[in-house]
Amino acid sequence: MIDSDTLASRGFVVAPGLIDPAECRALAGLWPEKPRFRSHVVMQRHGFGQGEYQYFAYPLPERIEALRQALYPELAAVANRWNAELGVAKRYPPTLQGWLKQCHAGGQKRPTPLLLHYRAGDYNCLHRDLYGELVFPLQATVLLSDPAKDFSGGEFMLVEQRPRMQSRGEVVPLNQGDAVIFAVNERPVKGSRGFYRTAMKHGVSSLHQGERFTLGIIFHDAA
Ligand SMILES: O=C(O)CCC(=O)C(=O)O
Ligand SMILES: [Fe+2]
Repeated sequence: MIDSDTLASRGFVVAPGLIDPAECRALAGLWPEKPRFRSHVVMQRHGFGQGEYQYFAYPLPERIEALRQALYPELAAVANRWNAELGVAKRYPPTLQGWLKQCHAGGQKRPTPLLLHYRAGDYNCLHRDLYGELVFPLQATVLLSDPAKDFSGGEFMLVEQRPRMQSRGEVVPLNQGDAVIFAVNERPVKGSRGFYRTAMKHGVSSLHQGERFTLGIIFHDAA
């Protein structure tokens, strides 16, 4: 399902067509169903950008629960490879259930999958999705809208800060249903004397027109 080697070596990868267009529309269509969500954030109130998002409540919609469970094992393998490269002892359990048990025992119990909604002029500032001490180092964002029909602008962006070097930016082009899988916070990069850490942030450039929905799948729960 995922090109793990590309993900491990570049810090991000696109999984094309992870969700089909009808399902994308159905997931975006959950936006007005208030009881499905535990909280609603207006980004401009917090200086996060402009636009809105909502965190799903448990139990997650079936499709999202299934996707979170299905993606986790491959990503945990990459996360464990990264920790080995960085000389970090922590290893992530092989299943999402095992990992969430650790989160919940550590007081991080609130679900983090979210639906984001942008209109013309909206944007998402470069950020990291950290919600406590416990961090799963990879996350996925699925583009639910169709850039050929629904909106223009609104590009998914990644910026990597390398130690003592200038930041490098990447725009990740996505079609409807594509997922971008990327480092939440940090990742190892191979240098001449072993691996070093770089810091990653992600965001979305301004929407020029239309409406854009995305689904964010984060694997650590929130405090
Ligand atoms: O809307 C996007 O493409 C970015 C969403 C985001 O920040 C996330 O999924 O964590
Ligand atoms: Fe995010």
